[in-house]
Amino acid sequence: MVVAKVFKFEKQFDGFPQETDLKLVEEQLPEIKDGEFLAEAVYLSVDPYMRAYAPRLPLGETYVGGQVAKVTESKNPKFPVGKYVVAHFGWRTHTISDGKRTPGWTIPMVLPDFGGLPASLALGVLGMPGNTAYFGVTDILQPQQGHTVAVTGAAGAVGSLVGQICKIKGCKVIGIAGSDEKGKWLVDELGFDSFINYKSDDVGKALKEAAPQGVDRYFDNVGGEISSTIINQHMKNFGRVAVCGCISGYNEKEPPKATPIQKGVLRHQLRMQGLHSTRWEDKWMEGILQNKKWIEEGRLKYRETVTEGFENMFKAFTDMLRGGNFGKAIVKV
Ligand SMILES: NC(=O)C1=CN([C@@H]2O[C@H](COP(=O)(O)OP(=O)(O)OC[C@H]3O[C@@H](n4cnc5c(N)ncnc54)[C@H](OP(=O)(O)O)[C@@H]3O)[C@@H](O)[C@H]2O)C=CC1
Ligand SMILES: CCCCCC(=O)/C=C/[C@H]1[C@H](O)CC(=O)[C@@H]1CCCCCCC(=O)O
Repeated sequence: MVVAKVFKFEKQFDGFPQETDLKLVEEQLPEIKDGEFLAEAVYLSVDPYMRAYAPRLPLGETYVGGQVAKVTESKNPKFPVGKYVVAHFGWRTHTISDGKRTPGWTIPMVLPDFGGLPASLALGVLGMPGNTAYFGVTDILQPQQGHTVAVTGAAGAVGSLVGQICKIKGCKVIGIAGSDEKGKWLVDELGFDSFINYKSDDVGKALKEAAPQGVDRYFDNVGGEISSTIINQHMKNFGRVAVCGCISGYNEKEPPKATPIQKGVLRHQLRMQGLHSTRWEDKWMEGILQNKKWIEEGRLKYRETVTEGFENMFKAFTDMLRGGNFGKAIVKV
C-alpha cells in the first residue's frame, strides 16, 4: 500500500499566504489499473502563478503545481517504470495517473533526453519558465541587435533567462531586481550590462542613467508602479512591452494602485502584449531544445534555489514570493 503525502488547499489566501491555508495530509493510494502508472515526486516546483490563480482554485483539492516524478509502477506502455515524467500532479509525493491531461493544465510528458543535464531543469530552464523566456523574447518582444532591453524580476526563473537570451540577440540588457547580491550575479556572472535595485534605488533616475536614450523593449514580470514608470517615462517610440506577470500585486488584498500607463503607450506608440507560455504548446520542444543548446554552448546559465524536503513546500513557496530565490525555486523531496 502506497501512502502519499499531499498538501490540500484548506483556506483561501487573504493577503500573503499563511501556513494554515494549506494542510498536509496522508492519502492511501489504491492499486494501479490498466492504463495507469504510479509516479513518485523527485522535484517539485514553486511558482508565482500558484499565488496568482489561488482565487480560482477550489478549496479541499490538492494544491496546484508541476513536478518531476519517477515512474515506479506502470500499466501504461507510454510511461514505463524507471522513466522520469514532468507533470502537473500538484503538491503531492505520489500520484496515480492515466497519462491524460488534467483539464486546464499541461499533459504529463516523459522527460526528453537532457544529455546529462539534471532532470530538475524540466521545472526551470528546460520547462515552463524557460519556454516563457524563450518564446516571450523571440515571439513577443522581438528585440533587434543593438536594442536596449529592460527586464524586471530579473534574477528569477524567467527574468534571468530573458536577460541572457536578449544578450544572445545582441542587446544591451538592464536587469531590475530586489537585492544587490542579485545584481552582482546578473552583471558579473550572467553578463547583464547593468542592474537596478528597485528596493533601494530610484528606478526612474537609475534607468535614465543606464539608458539615457530610452528603452526599446521591456519584459514585464512585476507590473505595478515600476512598470508604470518604465512605460510612461522610458520607452522609445514604437517600443514593445511583453507583459508576462505582475507579481508586485499577487499578495495584495486590494487591487494595487499604479499610475495609468495609457498616456505612455499612446505617446510612444507602444506595442504591448500579454503572454501565456501555454500558447506555444504546439512547438514546446523548440524552446527546450534551443535553451539546452545554448546551455551546452555556455551561452545560457541557469541557477536553482533548492529547498530540501517535501514538508518544506510551503516555506519554499513563500521564500520565493519574498524574493529568496536566485533563478528557479524548487523543492527536492
Ligand atoms: N505569463 C506566463 O506564461 C508566465 C508568467 N510568469 C510570471 O513571471 C513572473 C516571474 O515568474 P518566475 O520567474 O517564475 O518567478 P521568480 O523566480 O522571478 O520569483 C519571483 C520573484 O518575484 C520577485 N518579487 C516578489 N515580490 C515582488 C514585488 N512586490 N515587486 C517586484 N518583484 C517582486 C522576487 O524577486 P526580487 O528579489 O527581485 O524581489 C522573487 O524572487 C511572475 O510574475 C510570474 O507570474 C511566470 C511563468 C509563466
Ligand atoms: C494575473 C495572473 C498572472 C499569472 C501569470 C503566470 O504566472 C502564468 C503562468 C502560467 C504559465 O503560462 C503556464 C502555467 O501553467 C501557468 C499557470 C496557468 C494557470 C491556468 C489556470 C487554469 C484555470 O484558470 O483554471
